[in-house]
Amino acid sequence: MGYTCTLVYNFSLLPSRLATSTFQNARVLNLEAVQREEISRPLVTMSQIRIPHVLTVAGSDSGAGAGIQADLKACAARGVYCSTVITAVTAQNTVGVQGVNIVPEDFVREQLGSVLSDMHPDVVKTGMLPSTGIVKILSQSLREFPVRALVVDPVMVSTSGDVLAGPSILDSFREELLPMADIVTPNLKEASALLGGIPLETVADMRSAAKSIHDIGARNVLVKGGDLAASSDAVDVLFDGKDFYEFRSSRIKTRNTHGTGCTLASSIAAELARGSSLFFAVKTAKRYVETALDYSKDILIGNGCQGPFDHMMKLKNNDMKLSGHRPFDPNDLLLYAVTDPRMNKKWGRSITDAVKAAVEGGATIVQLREKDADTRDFLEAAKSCLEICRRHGVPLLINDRADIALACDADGVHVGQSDMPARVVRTLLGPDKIIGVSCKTPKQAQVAWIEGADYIGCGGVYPTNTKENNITVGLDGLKNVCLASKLPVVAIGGIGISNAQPVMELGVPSLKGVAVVSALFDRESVLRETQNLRRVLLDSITTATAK
Ligand SMILES: Cc1ncc(COP(=O)(O)OP(=O)(O)O)c(N)n1
Ligand SMILES: Cc1ncsc1CCOP(=O)(O)O
Ligand SMILES: [Mg+2]
Repeated sequence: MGYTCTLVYNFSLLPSRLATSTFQNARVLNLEAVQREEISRPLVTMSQIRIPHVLTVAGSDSGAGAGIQADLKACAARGVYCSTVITAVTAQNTVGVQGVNIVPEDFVREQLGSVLSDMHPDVVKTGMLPSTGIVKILSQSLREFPVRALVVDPVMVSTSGDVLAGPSILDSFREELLPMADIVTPNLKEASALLGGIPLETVADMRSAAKSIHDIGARNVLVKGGDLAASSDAVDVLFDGKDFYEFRSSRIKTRNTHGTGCTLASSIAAELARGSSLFFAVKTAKRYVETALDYSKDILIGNGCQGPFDHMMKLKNNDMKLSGHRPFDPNDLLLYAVTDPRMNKKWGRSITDAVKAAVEGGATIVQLREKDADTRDFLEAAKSCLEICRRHGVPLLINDRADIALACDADGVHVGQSDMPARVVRTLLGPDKIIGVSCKTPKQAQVAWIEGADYIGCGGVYPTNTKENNITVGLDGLKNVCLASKLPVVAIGGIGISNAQPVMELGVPSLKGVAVVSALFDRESVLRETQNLRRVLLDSITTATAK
């Protein structure tokens, strides 16, 4: 006879999205089974949540900068469970690899069977595969227990230059693994080795290498150009079989780069396990690695020339999931409400009333721009506004003040050209927060992209009294920035119901919306003005798509 026990669950403690998935995944305890197994468990009510799961098949690094240890830390930092199949044990430190002990093939098979048959990982990520036998066993196991995605990091040589898998492995990579891979992430040397040793010296070479490796069978190829001598930026090239994407970032000057390849691949695997699209997974993983490198650039572990970095930083990205945070969606920029304390005072409303009316009227993102507020008052106001915005699923950003954003766990920060640089804000806030940068020129837009911003605010489009001495760029200046920008753009400055339409109908895909202050807040009814402006914006989108 089976018994069931009632699930008691305090849903009010959870954001609605999480509460729903918890409920869908909840299973009722089978007390009989518990008794039969003679397991003494407290009779507590229980809910079960399936969390994203990556299995890494890789080698152990005793120095814990790379390999299995890096994969575990990267997945933990990204909020994803990580199981491990160890293919080799290396004696390794910041100087180099002192020894390698390959795990017997049968025992690799046994580990794979144990994890795959029981724990059903979402994604498998491979690192050091030291023999053709192990590659074959892995591909057999994956055929027996298919997973949602396979990420192949074709590790051959360690960062110190020590060989981890010899050239004999190349055929089995090409024949067995790449045709099963959803993405393969070679660096320049590995890409060259996979293609018979051709030289790769330019971004154009990387593109053609990505295409050739795609032809071997991998569905997506990310050729990492960190070692590209000809480029001052770090450039990676992604090819999805149709389009090429270039990811550029400025090089971070640090010795602590040991394990970046393993970490990038396992972070991509973690994002895929979380359900992201491949492009978003690569973008997010790259940002995570860059942020961790920047954060760790001065830490000192070991005496060798290649140190590890701190995967966990002091990030709180898991807290963000619990607090209902969702990834930035460029369409959030459609109707961007920016608060103004003078206008609120003039109309006798509190900042919370102003924000509430704006989000109820349909604002899609809010920025608190409280230039002269006391820090303590600003923080309290930000916390209250954040509660309102979270209830409506609307992101809340803070103008200028990364400290306030950190203290209240806001969704991001907007900075201008003379504020804290976006790269520094990114290091402080971590990879998941939203960062906007004001740009008046294509050059500034390029820098914002390299520094890790999420969007650009461009203006003043029209003259405005809200910001003193602000240069007006006009519709032409806005268009130039939008055409040059890899990031989504929101237009700002003097925009309201009467002139939003020509902005929205500029016909540049990167332009996603308008940011407004006085057209919403220097009015009697914020709610009504927001509703009206939203209607105008939606109408102009419809007109633009019909054209
Ligand atoms: C969305 C958006 N775009 C631009 C700005 C202006 O920011 P900044 O140049 O830093 O000027 P201040 O707002 O700080 O005076 C913005 N706030 N929001
Ligand atoms: C903050 C800012 N940055 C450029 S213009 C501007 C002010 C926009 O205010 P308004 O919408 O009232 O013109
Ligand atoms: Mg500013």
